[in-house]
Amino acid sequence: MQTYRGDLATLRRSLPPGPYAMTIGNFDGVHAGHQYLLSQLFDRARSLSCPSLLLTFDPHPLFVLAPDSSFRMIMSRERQEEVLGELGLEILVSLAFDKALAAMAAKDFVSDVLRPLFHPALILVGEEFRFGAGRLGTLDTLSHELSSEGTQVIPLSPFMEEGHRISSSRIRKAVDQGEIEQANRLLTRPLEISGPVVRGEQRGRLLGFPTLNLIPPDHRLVPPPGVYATRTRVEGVLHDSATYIGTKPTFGTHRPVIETHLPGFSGDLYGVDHEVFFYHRVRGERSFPNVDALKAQIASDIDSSLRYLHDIVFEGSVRPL
Ligand SMILES: Cc1cc2nc3c(=O)[nH]c(=O)nc-3n(C[C@H](O)[C@H](O)[C@H](O)COP(=O)(O)O)c2cc1C
Ligand SMILES: Nc1ncnc2c1ncn2[C@@H]1O[C@H](COP(=O)(O)OP(=O)(O)O)[C@@H](O)[C@H]1O
Repeated sequence: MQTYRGDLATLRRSLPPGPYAMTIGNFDGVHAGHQYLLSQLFDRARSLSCPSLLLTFDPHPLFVLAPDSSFRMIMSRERQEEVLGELGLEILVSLAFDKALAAMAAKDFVSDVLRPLFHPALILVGEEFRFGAGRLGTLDTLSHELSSEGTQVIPLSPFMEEGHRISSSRIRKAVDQGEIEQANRLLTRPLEISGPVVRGEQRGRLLGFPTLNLIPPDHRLVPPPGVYATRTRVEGVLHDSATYIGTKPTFGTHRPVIETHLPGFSGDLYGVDHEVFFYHRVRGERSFPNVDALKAQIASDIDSSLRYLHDIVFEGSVRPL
C-alpha cells in the first residue's frame, strides 16, 4: 500500500493523477462494515483496472468541528494503516483536515478536490454518506457534479449484524459498557492499546505482581476501570496476561493507568513498546481495606484471566491472536 499525506497543495504535487476507484471516510476501527465496503471496492477496482483508494482525513473532522467533545478514537493511525494494507488497499490518502476544508461547500469539494486530485472512475460510499460544509453534500451531489466525468457513484446499504448497523459508535458504546467480546466481534479483532512501558511507583513488585504501566493515549477509547483478561505482545512474544485499568483507589488518587501483569515472566521492560489486546472484563475497580486483601484479589484475577484465555473459543471471525 502506498500512503500519501498532507494538505491539498502537497497532494497535488505528490499523488499520481488517477483515475481511481475510491471511497471516502474515517474508517476508525476498520470494523466488519468497513471491511465489507472495502471488499466491494476492491472487486470493482479490479474490474475497472483502477487502483483502489481511500480518502481519509487527519485529524478526525470531529476534533476540528467539535474540539471540546469527548470523542475518542478506537484505533491508532499507525495500526489503522497496517490493517488497511493487510486487507489489500492499494492507496491511502490522508488529507490534512482544518477549518478551511470544513467550510468548503460540497460542490466546491467535488470541483476543487475530488475531480482534479483523483479523476474518480468510481466512488463507492455508504448510502448515508454526507460531506461538505454543514454536511449538505449527498450521493446526488456527487452524481450531479461528476456526471460529465462519467464517474460511477455507487451507494452501499449498511452492513447489519443482529438487526443493527455495524458502526464505530456502536463499538464505542460496547467498550464503554465493558462488553469487550461484542466490540471485538464487530471489529473482527481484539481491541488493542499500545505504547512504551513507563515507570510507576515501584509498588507492584513488592506486592508480588509487577506490572507494565501504559499511559492511556490522548483521545483514545479505553475500556472503563476494572480488570481485564488480555494478551500482551512484548519483544515479539505474545503472553497471556491480566490488565488493570484505573486510578488505584487503594493507594489514594492517581492518574489513570493501564497496568499489565505477565504471569511467569521476569525481566526489565522499561521503555520497551508493548501492545495490550483486550478480550474480557473480569470485574470492576475496587478499593481494598489492606494490601493483603488486594494481593489475594489480584491472584484470583490472574487465575480468572488465564482460565478465560485458555477456554477462549474461535468465535466468528475474531482471531484469538
Ligand atoms: C490484576 C490486577 C488487579 C488490580 N486491581 C486493583 C483494584 O481493584 N484496586 C486498586 O486500587 N488497585 C488494583 N490493582 C493495582 C495495584 O494497586 C497496582 O498494581 C499497584 O499499586 C502497583 O502500582 P505501580 O505499578 O505504580 O507500582 C490491580 C493490579 C493488578 C495487576
Ligand atoms: N511478570 C512481569 N509482569 C510485568 N512486568 C514485569 C514482570 N516481571 C518484571 N517486570 C518488570 O517490572 C516492572 C514493574 O514493576 P513494578 O514494581 O510494578 O514497577 P512500576 O511501578 O514501575 O510499574 C515492569 O515495568 C517490568 O519492567
